[in-house]
Amino acid sequence: MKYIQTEYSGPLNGTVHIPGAKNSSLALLAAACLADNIVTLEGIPHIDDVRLIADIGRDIGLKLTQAGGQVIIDPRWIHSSVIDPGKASSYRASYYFVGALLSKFGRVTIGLPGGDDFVSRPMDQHIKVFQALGAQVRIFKDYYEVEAAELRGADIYFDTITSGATMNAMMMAVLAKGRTQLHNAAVDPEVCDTARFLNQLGARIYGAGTDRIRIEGVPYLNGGFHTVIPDRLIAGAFLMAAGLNGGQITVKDVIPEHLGSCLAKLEEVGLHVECGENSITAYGSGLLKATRIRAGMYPSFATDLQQPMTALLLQAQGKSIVTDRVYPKRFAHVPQLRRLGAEIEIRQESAFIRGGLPLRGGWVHATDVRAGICMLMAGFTAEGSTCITGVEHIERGYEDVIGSFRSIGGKLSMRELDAQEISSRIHMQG
Ligand SMILES: CC(=O)N[C@H]1[C@@H](OP(=O)(O)OP(=O)(O)OC[C@H]2O[C@@H](n3ccc(=O)[nH]c3=O)[C@H](O)[C@@H]2O)O[C@H](CO)[C@@H](O)[C@@H]1O
Ligand SMILES: C=C(OP(=O)(O)O)C(=O)O
Repeated sequence: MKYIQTEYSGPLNGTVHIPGAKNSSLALLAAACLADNIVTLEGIPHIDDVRLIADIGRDIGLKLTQAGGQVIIDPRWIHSSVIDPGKASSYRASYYFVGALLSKFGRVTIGLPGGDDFVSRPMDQHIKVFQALGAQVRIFKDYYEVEAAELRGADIYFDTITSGATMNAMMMAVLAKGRTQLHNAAVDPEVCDTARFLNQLGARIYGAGTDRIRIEGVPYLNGGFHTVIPDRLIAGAFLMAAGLNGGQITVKDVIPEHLGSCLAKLEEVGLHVECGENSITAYGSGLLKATRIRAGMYPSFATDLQQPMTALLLQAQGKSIVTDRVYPKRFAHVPQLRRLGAEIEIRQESAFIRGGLPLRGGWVHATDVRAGICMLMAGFTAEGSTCITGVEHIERGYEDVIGSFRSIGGKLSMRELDAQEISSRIHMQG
C-alpha cells in the first residue's frame, strides 16, 4: 500500500506551474461527446480522474489520444451510451456523460456518481434538469437510466447554486429544441470555461458567469480547439504553503481573478500577495493571524480550499473558525489533524482551531483530495515524520504531488508497505 511520508521542511520557496483545472477538464472531456467532429483540448491534467474518463470513453467508442499537452478527441465513433457502473461510480463527474450523450442517443445508462465523500452529495438538481428538458429518470440500486425521445428547452430554477448541475444543464440544452434558461445558475470559472468551449464548437450559450444563463438550441456542434483554464484550487493551496513556515511561492500560468477571495484571506492572515498578469507570488512573514473562514460558492472562499487553509491556520496564534456552507460536514481532515496534536473542535458545523501549537508527526489517512493536501501541508510543519495513507484520493486531483512540492523545498517521498504492516504501525500510534 502506498503512502506519502513528509518531514518538517522549513520555509517553502520556489515557483510552481499550475496545470489545467480538474473540475473543468472533467466537464470538457464529457462535453466533447456532443461534437460531430474532432476536438482538441489543451492543458488537461494527467490525473486519475482523467484516466478514468479516457477509459470510459474508449468503452463507448470515443477515440482519445494524448499528444504532448493536448488531448485529441474524436467523438464520431461513439456507438454506445451504456456506461460501466463501476467506472462511473469511481468518480464524481460521471453525471456529465448524461448531459453529453442524451441528445444523441435518447437513452443513457450509467452508475451513480462517486467522488469524495462529504456525508451528503445529492444529485437532485441534475435530475431536475433531466426532467425539465423532457427526460424520464429511473434509479436502480447502483445505476440509473435517463431516457428522452426528444429534448426540449425549458426554464429551470435551481433550488440551490450548483456548479455541477449548471454545467450539466448547459451540455444537455445545447442540442435541445428551443430556448433553455437557467436561473440561480452557478458563476464559477469552470462554468464559464465549459460555456466558452461549447460556444467554440458552435453552441449558443449567453450569460455564463451570471446567475441567468440562456441557451438557444442548435442542431449540431462542430469540432474545435480549446485550452482549459488553470486549476485555481491547486494554485490556492500552493500559495497557502508559502505561509506555513515563512517562505515565498510563485504560482505561474494562473488567472489571478479566479483566486480573489483566497488572496484576500491570505492577506488578512498576514501573507503579502503580489499579482502579475498570469502569476501570483505569496510571501509569508512567519507571523500569522487567526481568522474566520466561511466557505461558499464562487466567488466566496472555495470549499476545496478550506482544508489547506486549516493547515495554515494551525500555525496562526489564537482561535480561527472555519465553516463550510457548501458541504457543512466536510471536516474528515479534522480527526486526522488531531492525531498530529492539533487542537480543533467541531461545534455546530464549524471547526474551532486553536493555532500556534506544535504538531508532531504520525500516521494519518486522507479521505479526499483536499484533505490529503491539508495533511501534507501540516506534515511540513510537524516535528518528525508524518505518513499519509489514502494516496489514491490525492492522485485523483494532483498529477505529480511529490515532484511539485519537492520543487519548492517540501521534504516528502512516496513509500510502500504492506497493508498489515501499516495497520500495525497505526495501531501502535494509538
Ligand atoms: C467534479 C467537480 O467539479 N467537483 C467540484 C464540484 O462538485 P459538485 O459539482 O458536486 O458541486 P456542486 O457545485 O454541484 O454542489 C454545490 C452545492 O449544491 C448541492 N447540490 C448539488 C447538486 C445537486 O443536485 N443537489 C445539491 O443540493 C451540493 O450538495 C453542494 O452543497 O463543486 C464543488 C463545490 O465547489 C467542489 O467541492 C467540487 O470539487
Ligand atoms: C471534491 C472534489 O472532487 P469531486 O467533486 O470530484 O469529488 C475536489 O476536487 O475537491
